[in-house]
Amino acid sequence: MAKYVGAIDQGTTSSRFIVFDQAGSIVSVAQKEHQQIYRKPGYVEHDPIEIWRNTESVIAEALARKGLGPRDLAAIGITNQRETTLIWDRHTGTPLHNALVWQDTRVDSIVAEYARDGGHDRLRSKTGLPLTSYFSGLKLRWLLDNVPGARERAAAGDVLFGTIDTWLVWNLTGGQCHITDVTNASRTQLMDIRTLRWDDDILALFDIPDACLPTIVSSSDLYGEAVGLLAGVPIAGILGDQQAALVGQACFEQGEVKNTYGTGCFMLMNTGETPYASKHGLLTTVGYRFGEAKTVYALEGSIAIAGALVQWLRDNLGLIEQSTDIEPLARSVPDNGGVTIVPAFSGLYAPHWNAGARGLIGGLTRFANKGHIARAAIEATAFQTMEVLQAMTQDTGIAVKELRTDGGMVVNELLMQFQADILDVPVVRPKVIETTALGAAYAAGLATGIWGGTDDLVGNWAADKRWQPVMPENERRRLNAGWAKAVGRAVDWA
Ligand SMILES: Nc1ncnc2c1ncn2[C@@H]1O[C@H](COP(=O)(O)OP(=O)(O)O)[C@@H](O)[C@H]1O
Ligand SMILES: O=P(O)(O)OC[C@H](O)CO
Repeated sequence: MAKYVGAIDQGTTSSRFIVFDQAGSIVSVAQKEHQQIYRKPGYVEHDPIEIWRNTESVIAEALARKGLGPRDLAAIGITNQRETTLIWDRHTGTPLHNALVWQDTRVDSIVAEYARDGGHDRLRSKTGLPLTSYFSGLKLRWLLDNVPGARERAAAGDVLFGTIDTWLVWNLTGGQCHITDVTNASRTQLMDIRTLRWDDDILALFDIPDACLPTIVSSSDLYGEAVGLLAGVPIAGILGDQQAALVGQACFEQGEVKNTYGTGCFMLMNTGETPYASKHGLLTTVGYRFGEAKTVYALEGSIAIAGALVQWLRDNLGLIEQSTDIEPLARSVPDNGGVTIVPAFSGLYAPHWNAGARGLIGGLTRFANKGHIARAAIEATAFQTMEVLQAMTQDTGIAVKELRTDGGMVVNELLMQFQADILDVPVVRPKVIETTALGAAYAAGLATGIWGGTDDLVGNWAADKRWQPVMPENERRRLNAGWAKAVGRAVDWA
C-alpha cells in the first residue's frame, strides 16, 4: 500500500517536490529555481511554461532519488505562491502572457482610479483585503485589457484565468480540472470571504467575465487523478503557501501564530470560524477549509520584501555570492553601525499599505562597511515583523507567547536571535522547516485517510531550537524608534 504523501511547493523563487512519511518527516526532496523577469520598473513576471516544466522535473528527481514511483504515493497536495496571475487558452493550454507575480505593481494607476471612486471600504468589507496592486483581480483585469482579444475570448470561455495552484492542477490532470481552493480564491479580491463564492458586484466593478473563473473548492478533498508522471495519484490538497505553513505548523487553535520568512514574510494568526476585520492594517483571509468542515479564518500581516533583500544584495549589488553568505558577513561587525535599510521595493505592505514608499539605505557614514549593510538587511525583516506583530496584538488583544517560524531565512540564526530581541517574545524553529510543503501534504493526507484528524498533525510537530529575548528594554526601544524614523522617510517617496 502507498505509504507516502507528496507535496508540490511552487514558490516565488523556486519549485520543490517533497515526499513525506506519516510522521511528517522528509523522505526525499528536489528543488529548482526559475527566472525572475523584470522588464520595467515595477514589473515582475514568471514564465508559466518554465514553472510547469520545473515542477515536472523536481517531481521526477525527488522520486528517482529514493527509487520511488507513483504507486508509493497515497496522494499529492499543492501549495503555491499566492496572487500570481495568469491566463491561458482552454483548447491548447498555452499561456497568453507571462504570469504577473504578486509583487508586480503595474496596476498601481488602476488602483488609484478605483480609490478615487471610493471603492476601498466596500472591497475591504466583502473580501477582507485593501485596494492595492497585490491581489489577483486587478492583475487579471490588466491582462484582459492588454492582451489583444483576451476579454472577448475569456467571456466565451475559451481563455481561462488561474493562480498558480489552478495552473498546476490543470496541467497535472491533462486539462481536466479548472479549480482553485478557498485560500487561493481569498487572495483574488474577487471572492466574498463569507459566502466563499465569486462576487458578482466585484466582477462587474473590475469588468471580469465569470466564464474564465475556476471553480472554488475546499483545501482538502479528492479533486481528481494526475496523468503522466504521477499517473493515478489522487490530487487531494491545495493551500496557498502561507496558509499551508499555518497548517504545517499545526496552528489549529484560535490565537496561534506562525511567521514564514521567504522572499517576503507572512505572519498568520488563526482567528477561528469568523472573519476578523482588522483596524490596524492587517488582512482578513481564509486560513483553511478541510472537506465540508467549517471554514477557519486568519489575520495576516504581509511583508513584501524579506529574503528578496538578501537576493538583491547578491544579484544587484554583488555584495555576497550566495544567500547564506549574509550571516557571516553580518557577524563580521558587532552591530549595524547606525545603518538602516527599508526595503520598500514594491511600496510597503502591512501595516502601512503605502504604494508610494520606496526603498532606502539610511544612516550612512564613512565608517559604514559591507558588514553593516548585511546586518541592516537582516534586521529589516525583524523590524517589519515587529510592526506586524504589534498590529496583531492591537487588533486582537492577544499577547503572543511565542512565535513559530519557518521558511528559507530561518537557517539564519542571527536573524532568529535579533527577532526574539526586537519582539521581546521567544522565537521557535520547528524540526521540519519545510512547513509549507508539509501543510499541503497534510491537507492531501487528511482527505485520503493517511491522517485521521488534526490531533495527529499536532502530535507530529516538534521544536528544533528556541531563542529567548536577551536585549535590554532601552536598547530595544532605541532600535525600534530608529526604524520608525527610517520608515517615515521611505513612505510617499514616489
Ligand atoms: N542564510 C540565509 N540568510 C538570509 N536569507 C536567506 C538565507 N538563505 C536563504 N535566504 C533567503 O530565503 C529566501 C528563500 O526562501 P524560500 O522559503 O525558499 O522562499 P520562497 O518560498 O519565497 O521562494 C531567499 O529570498 C533567500 O535570499
Ligand atoms: O513564495 P513565497 O514563499 O515568497 O510566498 C509568496 C506569497 O504567497 C505571496 O502572497
